[in-house]
Amino acid sequence: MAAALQTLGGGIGITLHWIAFTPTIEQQATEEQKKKWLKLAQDVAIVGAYAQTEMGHGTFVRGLETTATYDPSTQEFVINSPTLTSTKWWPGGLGKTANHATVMAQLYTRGKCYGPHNFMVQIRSLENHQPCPGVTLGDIGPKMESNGNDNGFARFDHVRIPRENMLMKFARVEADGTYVQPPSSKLAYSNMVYLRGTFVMSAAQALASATTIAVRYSCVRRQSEMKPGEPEPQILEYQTQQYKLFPQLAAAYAFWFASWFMTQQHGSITGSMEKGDMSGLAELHALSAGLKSYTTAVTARGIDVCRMACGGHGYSHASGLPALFGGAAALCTAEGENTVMMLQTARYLVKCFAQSQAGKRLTGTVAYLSAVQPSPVAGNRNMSDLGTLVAAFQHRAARMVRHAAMQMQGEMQKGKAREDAWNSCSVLLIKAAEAHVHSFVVRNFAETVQTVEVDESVRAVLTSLCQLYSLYGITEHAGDFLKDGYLTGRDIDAASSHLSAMLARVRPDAVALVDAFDLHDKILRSVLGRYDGRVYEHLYEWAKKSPLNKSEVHESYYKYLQPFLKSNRAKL
Ligand SMILES: CCCCC/C=C\C/C=C\C/C=C\CCC(=O)SCCNC(=O)CCNC(=O)[C@H](O)C(C)(C)COP(=O)(O)OP(=O)(O)OC[C@H]1O[C@@H](n2cnc3c(N)ncnc32)[C@H](O)[C@@H]1OP(=O)(O)O
Ligand SMILES: Cc1cc2nc3c(=O)[nH]c(=O)nc-3n(C[C@H](O)[C@H](O)[C@H](O)COP(=O)(O)OP(=O)(O)OC[C@H]3O[C@@H](n4cnc5c(N)ncnc54)[C@H](O)[C@@H]3O)c2cc1C
Repeated sequence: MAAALQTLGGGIGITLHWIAFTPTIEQQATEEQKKKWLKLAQDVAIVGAYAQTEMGHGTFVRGLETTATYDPSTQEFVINSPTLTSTKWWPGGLGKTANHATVMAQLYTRGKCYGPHNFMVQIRSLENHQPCPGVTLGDIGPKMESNGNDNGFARFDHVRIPRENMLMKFARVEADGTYVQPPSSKLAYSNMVYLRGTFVMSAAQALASATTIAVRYSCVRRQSEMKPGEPEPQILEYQTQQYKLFPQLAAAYAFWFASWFMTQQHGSITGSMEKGDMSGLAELHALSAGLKSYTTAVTARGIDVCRMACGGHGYSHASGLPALFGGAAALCTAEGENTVMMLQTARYLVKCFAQSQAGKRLTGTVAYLSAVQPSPVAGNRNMSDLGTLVAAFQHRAARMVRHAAMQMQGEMQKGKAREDAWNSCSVLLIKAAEAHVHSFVVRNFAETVQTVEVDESVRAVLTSLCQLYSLYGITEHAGDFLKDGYLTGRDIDAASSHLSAMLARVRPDAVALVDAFDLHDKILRSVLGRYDGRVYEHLYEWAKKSPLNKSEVHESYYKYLQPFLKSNRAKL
C-alpha cells in the first residue's frame, strides 16, 4: 500500500509520514498514546505530516509562533496561528495528503509559556478528506525538485484538541494545567536528531546512485583520441575523469560506513536515555548535526560533479542526475540548515576544548582533541599508511578547533560579549567543525575497512578506496595541513603521487565497486546508468516519448512561429 502511494507521484507525499510523523509518535508519545496512534500510522490507516516549520521560522525553533494554549475548563489545548508568518509552511504531505499532523507549538498553560512542544492534530476528515473546522490547508507551489511531494501550508483558527493530544512522553500538562518538566528541554527535539542521522544514509545512497550512473556511463561513452590513429577510448581511461569520479565513489563508501556508526550510536544512546541516562545526548546531537551537514553538502557537490562528467547527456533528465541533485540539495536545507547544524557541532567542540583545557579527559568522537600534540612533528611521513593519514586529519582538526576557540577567548578578553565573540569567529568555527567531522569520517572509514568481515581481496580494494578518499582530502585542503608544519611540501607532493597511483589502482574495480551498491535500474531511473549498458538505444526511445514529440508539427508553430515567419518574409 505504502509503495503504491509512494509511486502515486503527483500530489501524494507520504515520505514524511514514514520518516518524520511516525517516528515522532514512536519517540515522543506515551505508551497510552502509542496504543491510540502508532498502529494506525504504521498501517497507514491515518496519514501524517510533521508540521514544525513556519513561513517565518524554520531554523529558530524557539521562535515558532503557533500557540497551544491549555484551557483547564474543558481540558483542551487551543491551537492557533496568530500571524501570517506563523502559518505552517513546508511540511511534506501537509498540502493535500495528510489527515493528521504532529504540530510543534509554543505551549501556554496558566499564562506561562513553556516553549515548543509537539501536539497531535487531525487536519482532514477521515470521511471526505475535507479540512477540519478551523483548519486551512494548501500546497506551497512548485519547488526546485521533488514536485511529487505536496509540501504544504496550514493555518489553525483556535482549533480545540483534547489535553491527551499533547505528546507527553517527556513533558506533560496535568488536567488542572500544571506543567511537568521533561528530563531535558531538548528531548522535544529528539526526532530531529534521529532524522538527521538518517540523512547520512540518504546522502550515501544518493552519492552511490550518482557514481553508479557516471562510472557505468564512463565505460560506455567513448570520446576523442588518446593516441593518434587509435580507437576512441572509454572516457574512464582519462585520469581527469577518474579524478572527478573516484573520490565521489570513495565518499559514497565512507558515508555509508559513517551511517552505520550513526545508527549504532543513536540506538545505544537512546537506549541509555530510556533508562534515564541523558549523558550521551549532547554528543549524539553534535555528531548527527555535523555528519548531516557534512555528508549532504559533499553529496550535493559530488552529484553535480558526476552530472558534469557525463557531458551533455548528464544534463538530460534521462540521466537521472538533475533529479538526484535536486533531492540532495533539499537534504542540505531540510532537517536543519547545514550552516546552522555545523555551528551546533562547533558549539559542542568549543565546550569540549574548554573541558580539555581544564584537565578533563575527553571521550567518544572528541577524544583525539586532548590526545593530539599541539606542536607539529614534521618529518618524512609514509603518506600511503592509513594510520598516518588518520593522524594527519586529527591533528588538522585539533589545531583548527584550538585556533577557533582561542580566537573566541581572545575576543572575549578584549571585552566582547560571548555572543558577539561567537559571531565574529563563526567562519573559523564552521571550518573547525567541518575538519572535525572530516577527521571522524576518515577514521571511521579506516577502522571499518580494517575490521569489516570480508575476504582479503575485498579488504585490499576497500583499503585503496580509503587511501584515495584520505589523500584526496589532504590534497584538496593542503593549506590546513601545511599551516603549522605538521605536513611538509614533500608530504603533500607524496600525497599527490599516491593519489594518482590510487586512481589507477581503483580503475579495474570501479564497475564492481558501483555494482556492489546493487541499485536496481528501477531505483536509478537513469538511461545512462542502465545495468545492461544499452545507453544509446534507450536514450533515443526515451527522447521519442517526450511530450513535444506527440505531433510532428507542434501547435506553437501555427500559433506563433508561422505568423512570425510570414510577417518577416513579407518585409523582405
Ligand atoms: C537525494 C535523495 C533525497 C530525496 C529527498 C528529497 C526531498 C525530501 C528532503 C527533505 C525532507 C525530509 C525531512 C525534512 C523534515 C524537516 O525539515 S522537519 C524540520 C527540521 N527543522 C530543524 O531541524 C530546525 C533546526 N533548528 C534547531 O534544531 C534548533 O533551533 C537549534 C538550531 C538547534 C537551536 O536550538 P536552541 O534551542 O536555540 O538551542 P541553542 O543553540 O541555544 O543550544 C542550547 C543547547 O541545546 C542543545 N541542543 C540543541 N538542539 C539539540 C538537540 N536536537 N538535541 C540535544 N541537544 C540540543 C545545544 O547543543 C545546546 O547545548 P549546550 O550544552 O547549552 O551547549
Ligand atoms: C524539501 C524540503 C522539505 C521540508 N520538509 C519539512 C517538513 O516535513 N516539516 C517541517 O517542519 N519542515 C520541513 N522543511 C523546512 C526545513 O526544515 C527548513 O527550511 C530548514 O529547517 C531551514 O530553516 P529556514 O527555512 O528557516 O532557513 P533559514 O534559517 O531562514 O536559513 C536562511 C539562512 O540563514 C542562516 N542562518 C539562520 N540562522 C542562523 C544562525 N543562527 N547562525 C548563522 N546563520 C544562520 C542559514 O545558515 C541560511 O544561510 C522542509 C524544507 C525543504 C526544503
